[in-house]
Amino acid sequence: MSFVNTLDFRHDSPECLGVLLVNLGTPDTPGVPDVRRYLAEFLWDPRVVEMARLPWWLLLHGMILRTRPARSAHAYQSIWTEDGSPLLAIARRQATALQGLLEARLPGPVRVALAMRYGNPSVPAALAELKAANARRVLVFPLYPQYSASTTASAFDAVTRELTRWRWLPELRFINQYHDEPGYIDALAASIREHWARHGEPERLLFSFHGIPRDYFEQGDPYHCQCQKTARLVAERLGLARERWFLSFQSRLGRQEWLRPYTDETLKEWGAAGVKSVQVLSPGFSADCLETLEEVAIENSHLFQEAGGGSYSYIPCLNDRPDHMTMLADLVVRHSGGWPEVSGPAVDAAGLAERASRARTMGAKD
Ligand SMILES: C=CC1=C(C)c2cc3[nH]c(cc4nc(cc5[nH]c(cc1n2)c(C)c5CCC(=O)O)C(CCC(=O)O)=C4C)c(C)c3C=C
Ligand SMILES: [Fe+2]
Ligand SMILES: [Fe+2]
Repeated sequence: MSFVNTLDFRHDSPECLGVLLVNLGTPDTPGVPDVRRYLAEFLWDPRVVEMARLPWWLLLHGMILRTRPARSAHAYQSIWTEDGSPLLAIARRQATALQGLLEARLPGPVRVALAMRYGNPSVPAALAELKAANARRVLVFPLYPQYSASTTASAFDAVTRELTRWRWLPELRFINQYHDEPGYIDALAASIREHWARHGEPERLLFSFHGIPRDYFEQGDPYHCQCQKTARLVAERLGLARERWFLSFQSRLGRQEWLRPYTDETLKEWGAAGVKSVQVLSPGFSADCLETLEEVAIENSHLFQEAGGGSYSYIPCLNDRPDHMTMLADLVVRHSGGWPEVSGPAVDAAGLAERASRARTMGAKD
């Protein structure tokens, strides 16, 4: 076993608080090979697909990775921007904004690093960035408002897996969820009101969350309950009558049962029933991505209108809106309190000199 060398922690410079933002990830380019590589990593995660490994490997490599990458690549091409994947471009803006807000609010040095659970920038690369900044305390912050084992726990797995290779671990904290944070609910309500100011109020407002297999919910994943609570709190904040808002789950994959009702089926039914106007938001995503920009904003609008529905509009994710960024900074500030005062560098100069001389006499490298 060889561990990552931690001698390059800058013992003589001030320690800083590291904030590791983690979002899902995205392919490097919208080309088929990169999309295949990304899907292979994503769909092999046992937190995402809990099937027994051998049959799943055969299905994944024998079928899914032969067909899905071309279809997904086509979808990615339709939303790709000059700055690359929307999810990554927005996450970079979020990280920069958060760095500025935290520098203004925290008493000591802070470094925000961005990681993608699958693809790049990787979790190991972001942790290395924090190590180089002398972050002896790290707050892991998965950007998923609602906890799910398939996303939040997987982000934590990736961090701890990398840390199994480190000799000298930082102190660690982990934000688990923020589905009912007042600042998050307020920002969602404000984004909806702003949309209404431009487009008017719809007959129906649909909260569409990414689905998970129903089986995960039955085994205790709190995701379903947290989605319900987020939607209810936002509707209450808006003073919206119960019969005007709905909740559904999107982006299912494969043949098994996922959380219901399904977004696509709901919109087709509403179209066929002659619903005149619908607005959809996806509050489970902290940044717009393939699942919102292509699936909800484009694909689902066609389903609704081809079935006979009226007007359809998509309310964007919170992305780097100032109220969203302030709310994320508030959470970090709260989670950064209560750590004991740091009394000085983790290793003092005398300790370092002694280790260097011992290493010379013992011939050790690390
Ligand atoms: C197959 C199982 C999947 C589970 C379970 C799942 C849960 C889950 N995912 C998100 C957030 C995102 N998913 C995104 C894309 C995406 N998701 C799956 C599959 C599962 N997700 C696939 C195969 C894909 C790739 C795209 C495709 O081929 O359809 C994205 C967008 C990434 C991007 O690059 O823009 C996000 C974000 C959540 C929140 C969640 C469970 C709660
Ligand atoms: Fe997903
Ligand atoms: Fe999708």
